[in-house]
Amino acid sequence: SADRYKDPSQPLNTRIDDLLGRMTLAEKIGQMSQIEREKATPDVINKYFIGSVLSGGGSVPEKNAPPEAWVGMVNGMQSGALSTRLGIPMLYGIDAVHGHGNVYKATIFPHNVGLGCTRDPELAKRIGAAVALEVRATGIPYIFAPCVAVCRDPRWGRCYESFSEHPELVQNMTSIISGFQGEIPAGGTLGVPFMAGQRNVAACSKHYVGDGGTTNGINENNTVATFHELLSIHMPPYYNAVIRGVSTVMISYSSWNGLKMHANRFLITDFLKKELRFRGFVISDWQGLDRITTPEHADYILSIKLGILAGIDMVMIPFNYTEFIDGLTLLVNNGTIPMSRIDDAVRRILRVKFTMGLFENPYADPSLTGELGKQEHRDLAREAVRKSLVLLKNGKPGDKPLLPLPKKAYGGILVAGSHANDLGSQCGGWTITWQGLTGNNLTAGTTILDGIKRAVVPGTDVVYSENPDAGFIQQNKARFDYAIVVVGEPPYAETFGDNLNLTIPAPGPAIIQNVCGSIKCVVVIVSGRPLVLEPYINTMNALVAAWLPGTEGQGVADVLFGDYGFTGKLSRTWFRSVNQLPMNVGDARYDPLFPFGFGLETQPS
Ligand SMILES: OC[C@@H]1[C@@H](O)[C@H](O)[C@@H](O)c2nc(CNc3ccccc3)cn21
Repeated sequence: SADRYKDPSQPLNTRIDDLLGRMTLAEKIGQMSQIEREKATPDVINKYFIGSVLSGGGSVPEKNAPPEAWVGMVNGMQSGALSTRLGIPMLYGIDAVHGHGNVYKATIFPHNVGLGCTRDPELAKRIGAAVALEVRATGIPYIFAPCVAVCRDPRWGRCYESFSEHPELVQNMTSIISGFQGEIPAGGTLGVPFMAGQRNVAACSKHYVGDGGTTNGINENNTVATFHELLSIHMPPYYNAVIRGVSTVMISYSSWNGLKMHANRFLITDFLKKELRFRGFVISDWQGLDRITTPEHADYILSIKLGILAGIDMVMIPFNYTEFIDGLTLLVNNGTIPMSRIDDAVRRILRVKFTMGLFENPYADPSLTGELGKQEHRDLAREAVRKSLVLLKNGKPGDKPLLPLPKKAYGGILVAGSHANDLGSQCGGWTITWQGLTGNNLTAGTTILDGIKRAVVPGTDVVYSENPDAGFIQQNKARFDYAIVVVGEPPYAETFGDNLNLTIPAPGPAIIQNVCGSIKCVVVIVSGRPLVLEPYINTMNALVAAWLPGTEGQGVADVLFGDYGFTGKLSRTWFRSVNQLPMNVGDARYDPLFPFGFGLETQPS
């Protein structure tokens, strides 16, 4: 009979059973192997039956690669996969965690901490759909997003990747999955991998589970919690993700009560796969198997054994693929890992690949290249910026509100601070490179300063000085109508973002003191999380949390100058002092500078 697995009119399970029944062990283990782009030549993919390839943070075909170069690269790799005996298409994955961050001229949306402040799940869904189109513009059908961490300590370097400290808000924002993959239609089957069509992408809820609950926010560390605490704080977003048909779940580097998640059979197999009936595939994090042992890679055979038996289906190896393949082959041949475990893994991988139409559409749709960085998506991102900003102070006690700022300033406006004119810093980590970049040459976008200049009445004098000295301020303090001071954190990702003091990096505090001490000022904080503010807050006339807004900096000016009102509400508690941490809404001891849910409002002027 013709290969029934190739016939899309066949029932899904018939296709899976037919294909699985034809596969050798080498072909099965190949499907479980995900390798990094730089290792993934068509020959390697063909020879080892590689099932998946990824771009790690910053891993691009060439610097500032246009969508066509991405399409060419992905299609080339796909040819390697389709030329194998069974012609199983490979799945290319990438981190599109705030837009297609690795790709030059992609639209960069606010990071999740800001999206949580919008309280707008429908907006999140629209963003998901736009990101899916930009990812498809580059020929890629799978993303390692959304991160559904419930960040309980802002000292964690990845807190900005979390929608909120409150599990319910994170649950609500899982609507982004239905944007990425499409919405399961009425009457459709909930809780199984879903993808509406070839303008959508398969998603990945991460990092399972408890990544945001580690001690002191130390990345990849230990989450101490009872099972009920885990279920009530960190697990809820996975209920929603599974029901929405998320295609994959990525395992966390962290441990739960001292046991590495990558080796946790109870939570991966007994709970996620059996209790929650998750039917997609479980993927490791980057070298997640290696990091099961201390030191990492100390006993890779043990790592493979523990990870695969725990229920991991696909391994983000990503470099030493022969060591992984040989090790897993040995463990199956010596009976340590039963073929039934391998077959469960391959079944799940094939289910996702069949469901997303990868067999019928293995190659990129070249008609979508124009979706990258489309003005319509930038306008959506600008809307998200407006709705993500949180107004924390508007006028000193007894003063009239400072915001919305007048667009006409007779004496001119002083704009100060490094983050007013730094596209890279306003985007944050996972942008062009893994750690992100400072400066204005990394991609296409609008700085906050650009936005201010475009918002004011023509002829209004906007003077920018990154760090004005006391002399300049003294000479000009009577001149300026008001000042806008934009300071904050440099870009960072993962462990590089772990921070125990959470102070505004120098020279931010000095700029605030110097400028706001002499000129009526609004301070805009560009950061991945709440920072220490209490010592300076009385000097400020107004204060805005802008988080990491991305490329559409004009959204900041839109609300500063009243084209739109402020509506954002804090997705996280704004602490007074790091000595209080961890401190989350609902805690018995709760003495924040600004509470979860706080946000002043203004009317459009
Ligand atoms: O980029 C792939 C994954 C990502 O999806 C996970 O959220 C994140 O935990 C993650 N971390 C790495 C590690 N990246 C890395 C980059 C350069 C040197 C060493 C490690 C890769 N990934």
